[in-house]
Amino acid sequence: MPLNKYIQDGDNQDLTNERFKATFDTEHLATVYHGGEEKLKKLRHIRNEITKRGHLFDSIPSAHRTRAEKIEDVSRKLKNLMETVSDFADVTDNLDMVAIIRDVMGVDGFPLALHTLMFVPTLQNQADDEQIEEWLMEAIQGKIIGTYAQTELGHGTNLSAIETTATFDKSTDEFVIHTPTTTATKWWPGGLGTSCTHVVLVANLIIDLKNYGLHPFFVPIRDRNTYLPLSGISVGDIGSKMGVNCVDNGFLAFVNYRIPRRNMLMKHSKVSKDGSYTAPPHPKAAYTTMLYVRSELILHQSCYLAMAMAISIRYSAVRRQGEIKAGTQEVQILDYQTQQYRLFPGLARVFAYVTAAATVSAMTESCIKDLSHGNSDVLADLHALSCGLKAVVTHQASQSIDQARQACGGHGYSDASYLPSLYTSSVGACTYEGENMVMLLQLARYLMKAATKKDEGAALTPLVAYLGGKSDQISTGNDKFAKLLSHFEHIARRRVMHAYRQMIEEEQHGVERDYAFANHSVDWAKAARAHTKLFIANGFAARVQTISDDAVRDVFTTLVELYLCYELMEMAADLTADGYLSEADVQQLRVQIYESLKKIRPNAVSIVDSFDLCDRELRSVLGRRDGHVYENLYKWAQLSPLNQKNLPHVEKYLKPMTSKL
Ligand SMILES: CC(C)(COP(=O)(O)OP(=O)(O)OC[C@H]1O[C@@H](n2cnc3c(N)ncnc32)[C@H](O)[C@@H]1OP(=O)(O)O)[C@@H](O)C(=O)NCCC(=O)NCCSC(=O)/C=C/CC(=O)O
Ligand SMILES: Cc1cc2nc3c(=O)[nH]c(=O)nc-3n(C[C@H](O)[C@H](O)[C@H](O)COP(=O)(O)OP(=O)(O)OC[C@H]3O[C@@H](n4cnc5c(N)ncnc54)[C@H](O)[C@@H]3O)c2cc1C
Repeated sequence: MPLNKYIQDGDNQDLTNERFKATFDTEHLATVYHGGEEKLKKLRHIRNEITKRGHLFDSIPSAHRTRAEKIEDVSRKLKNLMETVSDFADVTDNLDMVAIIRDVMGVDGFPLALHTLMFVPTLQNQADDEQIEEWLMEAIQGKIIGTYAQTELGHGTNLSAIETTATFDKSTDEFVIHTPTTTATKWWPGGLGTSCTHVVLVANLIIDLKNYGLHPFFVPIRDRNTYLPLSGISVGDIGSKMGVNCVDNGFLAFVNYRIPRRNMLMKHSKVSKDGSYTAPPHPKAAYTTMLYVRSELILHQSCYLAMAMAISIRYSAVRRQGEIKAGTQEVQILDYQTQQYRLFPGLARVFAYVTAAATVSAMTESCIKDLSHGNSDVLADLHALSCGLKAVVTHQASQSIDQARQACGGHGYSDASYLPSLYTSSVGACTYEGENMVMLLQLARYLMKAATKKDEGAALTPLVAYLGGKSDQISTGNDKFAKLLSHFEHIARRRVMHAYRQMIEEEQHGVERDYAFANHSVDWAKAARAHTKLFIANGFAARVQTISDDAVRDVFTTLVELYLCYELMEMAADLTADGYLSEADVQQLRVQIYESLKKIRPNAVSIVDSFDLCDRELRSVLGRRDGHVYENLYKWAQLSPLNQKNLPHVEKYLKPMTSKL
């Protein structure tokens, strides 16, 4: 085994021993995980450049600050970053930016998070050439700071009910933006609270009393010099949240506020001076930013999960607690099968999601390019796919991160572990960018149409072609993945067709389709989950064939096996229903899981080392590369502001209660 760069003199001995056990070269797995040598090299270059710039680091752990102090500190780092980032990274490359943001800002967000994630991409994809010329460069340079203002107090999911209006006034060639009711107040947009000078506003376009539906508008909201709200605008912060508290999510309301006609983003739809309207190439073309962000979220979630796994698995190698046989030495908690069962499926999911993220991101890029040429052929397919992935990945990633947190016992609950931040950031995405259940039902509507086609004997697109197949009993062939993947197909097909038949049966009793669908929406949501898991499983299994290094391929194969068996066991009831598999077959899957856990155990620490995350990025005392957890937990605690003398609560309230004087 070549020299392992993670092994250094003076490290915790248990962690060093783990690294000596690895059956593969971490460098080779890192190359696979990061999508090739070039990408890994670039990532390391970026990290080295950040290392040279001390002004980009946290000055004290964020957990020891108030919300206002946290926002001040990330803003300080942000300004420093904006000044130098283009010297060492390609700001248009998402992978570069995800790595930089994770390293410099951490996962609790920052005031320009939505500027980067939604405002700039919306200008890029929805503004026409002249508008791009006018606004994009200023936005990229941070001379204007924006967000994506769509959700209202009363309406988030149901976009059709959004109330804000942009009424065209031919006489002045302007739109009049108005918030007609309290429930129409924009609520939630990140950065809106205190930071934004502009927003992309999603509002109903009204021309000559006719409502043309939702359209995006480029709207200045604060004076760029004074930061005061412009006249006719009320704006502010909505207060603290469960997580991402370095983002100043805000509210925004308008009273007959005027913007020039050319401030409507006009790549897809247009309004001319005389009020004539040009429709977009697809009715939902204005929703492409959401489509884009949903696909980006898959990558973000895989990063959060990778960080949680690195922290929890390293700590589990350092932590000794209890004995397997009384009177013997305390064991590393990573030796407990229960600990492995808690952690290793999450580890496998990291690789599964990173694979899915690369696929969906490439599909989205190509779909947006097609749309800019007026071609919307794949939009509906991609919308359905990204809705399913968004829902399944955010849900499972946050579940696995919480398992990682619990697997660290008490120290996992401390902010010193960084696991609470990772969890709250991950779980927030179950709600934003489309509430997960609603996203599953979007995919379900697509599956319903596919099931109808199947019923009618019409051709099926590749993503749903499996609906047309028949479930085979387990084959006796040798190809393990093929057999396991056929189980996924079986479950997805069974769930889709079950929901479909239930719905049809109701229709036959005179219930309208929309109600029949709604009456079986739990089954439809289950069908959508199974379809998405099949998509992820197929992509993950196919990835193995692309790995040339034998030792890495062996490790990867075990991770795929664990992933497939674990996800199947989560749906075990579907496997035994209708006698598809016997109890003994299911028990065999369970045994395969335990075998995979055993195989992964000696490699676990080196697998997470291959994520190539440095201590600065992990921000976790538990996840330190050197394993020196306890002395650093002690140091971390010393920094708590509550360790000062003469604290007001003690002086004012406690001392008077306890004092004998
Ligand atoms: C639930 C949605 C999709 C319903 O859409 P709506 O327009 O309200 O209903 P309709 O009945 O008019 O349309 C449904 C119809 O449209 C198809 N469709 C929807 N979206 C797309 C799309 N992007 N591309 C192609 N097609 C699309 C859909 O499939 C239906 O087709 P049918 O043939 O079945 O009729 C919608 O309201 C929605 O997306 N809601 C979620 C709102 C949301 O995601 N908000 C995000 C706000 S920004 C944010 O959260 C930021 C977070 C911070 C961060 O990211 O860090
Ligand atoms: C941290 C955070 C950041 C955000 N950032 C932004 C931002 O930058 N810009 C922005 O515009 N918005 C933002 N949002 C808002 C976010 O997009 C919405 O909260 C999200 O889309 C969910 O909508 P909602 O809050 O209206 O939930 P609701 O739709 O009210 O959901 C409540 C419940 O109703 C159910 N439900 C709703 N509709 C249906 C249906 N049709 N069928 C079945 N069940 C249904 C849901 O499943 C859920 O259980 C942010 C939210 C959060 C939490």
